[in-house]
Amino acid sequence: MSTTQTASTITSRELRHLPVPDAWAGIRPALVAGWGALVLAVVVAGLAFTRDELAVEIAAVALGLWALSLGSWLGRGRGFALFASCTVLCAGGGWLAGWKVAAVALAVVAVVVSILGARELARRANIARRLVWLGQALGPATSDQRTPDKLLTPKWRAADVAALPVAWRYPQSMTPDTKKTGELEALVSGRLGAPVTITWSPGSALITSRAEVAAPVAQDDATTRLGDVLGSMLPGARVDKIDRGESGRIEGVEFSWPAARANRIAAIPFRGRIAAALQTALGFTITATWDTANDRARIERLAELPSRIPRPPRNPTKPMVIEFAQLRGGGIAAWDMDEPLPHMLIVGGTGGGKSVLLMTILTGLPDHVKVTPVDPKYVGLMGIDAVPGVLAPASEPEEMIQAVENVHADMMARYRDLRSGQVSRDQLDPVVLVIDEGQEFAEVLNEYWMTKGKAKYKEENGVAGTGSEHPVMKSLRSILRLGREARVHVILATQQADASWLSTSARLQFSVRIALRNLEPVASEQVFNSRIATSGLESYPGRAWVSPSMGVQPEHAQVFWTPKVVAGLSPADRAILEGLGVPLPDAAPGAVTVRDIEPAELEELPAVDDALTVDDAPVVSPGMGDMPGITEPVLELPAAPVRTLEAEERPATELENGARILVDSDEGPVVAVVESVDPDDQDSEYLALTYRTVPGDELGVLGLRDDETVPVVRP
Ligand SMILES: Nc1ncnc2c1ncn2[C@@H]1O[C@H](COP(=O)(O)OP(=O)(O)OP(=O)(O)O)[C@@H](O)[C@H]1O
Repeated sequence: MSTTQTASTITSRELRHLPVPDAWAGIRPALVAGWGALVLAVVVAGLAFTRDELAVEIAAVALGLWALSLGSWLGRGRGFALFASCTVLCAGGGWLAGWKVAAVALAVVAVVVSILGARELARRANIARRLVWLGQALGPATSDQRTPDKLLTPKWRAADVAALPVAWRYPQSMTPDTKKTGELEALVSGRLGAPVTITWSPGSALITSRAEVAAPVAQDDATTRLGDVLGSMLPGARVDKIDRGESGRIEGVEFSWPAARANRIAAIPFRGRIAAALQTALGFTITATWDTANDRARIERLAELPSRIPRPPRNPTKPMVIEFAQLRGGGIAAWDMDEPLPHMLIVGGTGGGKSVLLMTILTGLPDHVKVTPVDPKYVGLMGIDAVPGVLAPASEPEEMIQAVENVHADMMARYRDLRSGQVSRDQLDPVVLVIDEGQEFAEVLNEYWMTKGKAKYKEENGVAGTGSEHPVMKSLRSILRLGREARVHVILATQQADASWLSTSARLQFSVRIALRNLEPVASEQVFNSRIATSGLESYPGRAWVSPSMGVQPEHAQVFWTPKVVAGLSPADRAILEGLGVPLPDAAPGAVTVRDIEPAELEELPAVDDALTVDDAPVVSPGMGDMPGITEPVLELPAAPVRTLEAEERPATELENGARILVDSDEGPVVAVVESVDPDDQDSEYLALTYRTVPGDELGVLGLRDDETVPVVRP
């Protein structure tokens, strides 16, 4: 269909004053009735001349009928009024003339035509109003904000419900903002009550019914199936494009939704649900990229990733690079302990594969690496000390404190040796502190500090302990900060890495970051500095989001499978541990386990080039108590949230922008500031409340009924 098609041309100015009865011109029943009445009037008038006594009356009827037909035919504003007058004249004149049957018949015809005409007239008036609105809506969609100068309605004469297609002409000099097409389509669809597509060509935009556009395109099964899935969750959404590989396999799908759905799609969990539904419909793993600014998204087939990959043997040429997972993109995720930030953060819930990941990493360490595990849950790291070099896990508060302090003391002793020049960095054996259930660790020890710890501290040091945080936390932060130069590394595993216990600055010390599940948006921002890790990861044990280095976007990975060191393992699992040189509890008598790197071989390895010298040691300041010469910049943990907030329920409709409300989060209610409260475009009974959380600065949208209340924080 082209814009040059024969069309009645109506300027936008004319549209605003569109004479409503113009509708008459296009109404077939009115035309038929009008012409029929005209013929009848001529016949009746002819008869009147042969019957003198009725001449006047009949002539009046004929005149009325003629006027009626003329009015109907010509329309143009006065047709309806003329028709009303003629109905009266027609019926009255016929009756007076004694042509009662004919008069009644004409009156019936007139009434029927009148009803039909009035209905059509109302419809046309409606269309006219819509077109005027269209003209106004399309204008601002162009970059120069001029109003459209012409609307062409090629089907103006056809009794088409939505009066489509409509072509809009605009000066060639105008550049339409095609990015707004989706938004515009949604607006126009809503206004016309039928889905439309807007196609731009130089100087004109063609608005066609979506059905018309879609009709010629063969709808394959996938398009229909995905369209149905999308449509059921996001009315108005459609599949725009399906990319197939050479074999015809679907590789990518693009889809879009009406701008009116932007509020819904802004909610990340909702996007996750859409992606999950599409993934189920497609039957393969996908990744979704959301272009919310343009109401579009693209999903792509992800490379296959096995659900179990046996841990490969260690790489003897790179003993400090611990390979632990296979990336979806094909590479291997590794923890390079010689990186500038040599620590690892693991976030994962119960059953996600944390213990297996720790096994994979610890069995990957060279023999001479001493590992100190801390496990406040007692059973989380049970049996891990079967791995060579790993100490028995500390679980009692006193043991955990001692374990961390030992590592800290070791680090400080190393600094002394480094400073005095007794050793160089590459002569030091790495030390690894593993803390499982980090948040639990912090809570248990802080509670211990408040109950028994302070008294013990006073007993031992002669001065009273202060604050609500156990001093061991300071030691831990010190290790995180200074560990690298002394080759002291931390692996911190936790269910949540939020700021209530792990400050941002402490979190910044971790180079490798792993999440063993999809995270909430706030958590994803905290762990990966991005919202990418919120959806798409399959929920198999060992599946992980892995960012192998600071600032690198996380990628899907499968953690290598390493079994726990227990008796009665399957041959395959035995082979993995044997390949790693881990002695098995039920190994045959006399069996010798050979670790694959000998210290002698290590000495031959190239020296680490960034060995610490006294000159490039960390910032030095005198007077650090027992550690003269080594400074410990203070790393603040945020104060524990002890303030109690009071809230009162207030109707959502009364909320003002800037109001402080409580919203739910994984970590319980958090304070958020209202950014806007708008009526829901789709459902007048609902409101869309946009807020931004105070901790985390997260944007969120709440869908609320307009009679719902919201907890508002009392000042
Ligand atoms: N990388 C992996 N590859 C294959 N299977 C795995 C992997 N990780 C975990 N699993 C499976 O999931 C189970 C639970 O894993 P794991 O014990 O590591 O979980 P967890 O997160 O430590 O849970 P919990 O905190 O309850 O101990 C394992 O016994 C194993 O069957």
